[in-house]
Amino acid sequence: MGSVDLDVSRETLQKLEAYRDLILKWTGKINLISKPSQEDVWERHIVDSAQVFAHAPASGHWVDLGSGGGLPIIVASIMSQGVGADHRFTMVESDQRKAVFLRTALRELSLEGTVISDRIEKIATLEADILSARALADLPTLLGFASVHMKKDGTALFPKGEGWRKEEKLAQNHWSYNCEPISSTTHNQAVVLRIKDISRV
Ligand SMILES: C[S@@+](CC[C@H](N)C(=O)[O-])C[C@H]1O[C@@H](n2cnc3c(N)ncnc32)[C@H](O)[C@@H]1O
Repeated sequence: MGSVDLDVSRETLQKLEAYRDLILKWTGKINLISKPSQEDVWERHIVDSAQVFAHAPASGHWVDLGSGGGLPIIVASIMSQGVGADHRFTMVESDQRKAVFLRTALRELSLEGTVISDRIEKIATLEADILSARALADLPTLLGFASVHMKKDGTALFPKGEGWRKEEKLAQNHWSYNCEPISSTTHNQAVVLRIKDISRV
């Protein structure tokens, strides 16, 4: 299952499948992914997250906000390990049970990463080179988080659903930034917004 969708080594594929199985095992207890999406967790979550990795710089400190069950950051970390890239991973998740899941996933999948189990608004700046957030907040809020936690020359990657143009319009009232919308390979009308040079208007 899934091998046709991703161009990765057999070892990386096996790790991604092990991660998928872990999500499915835990989600009954702590709701890591929605019930309807459990039917198609590979495409809706794993492949969807893998495309974020494909658009990221090849090295640097990667911070993921509101990581939940680790999407996209656990997928990114598996793929980074698979190609021997030089990333360091930090995930921020305020729900303590989900933070326990993230630490378990890192351990069971032999991945390196730091889990901060606190609210994004409360923690010291993380100085990210790469900042991701999936299904966390609207774009104006995400740009506010990025302005605190991302380096000036960093790259933000925000997967967004079909309402992304509306969010962009709102964001432009408060923020100046360069935004490249990259069409999603998994959802019609969805995009990964690759954003740089963020400053307040
Ligand atoms: C809808 S889930 C998305 C999880 C994951 N990124 C995904 O795509 O499946 C949002 C997650 O962000 C966490 N979260 C929401 N607000 C937060 C905050 N202010 N600080 C830290 N985590 C937060 C929630 O606990 C939740 O796990």
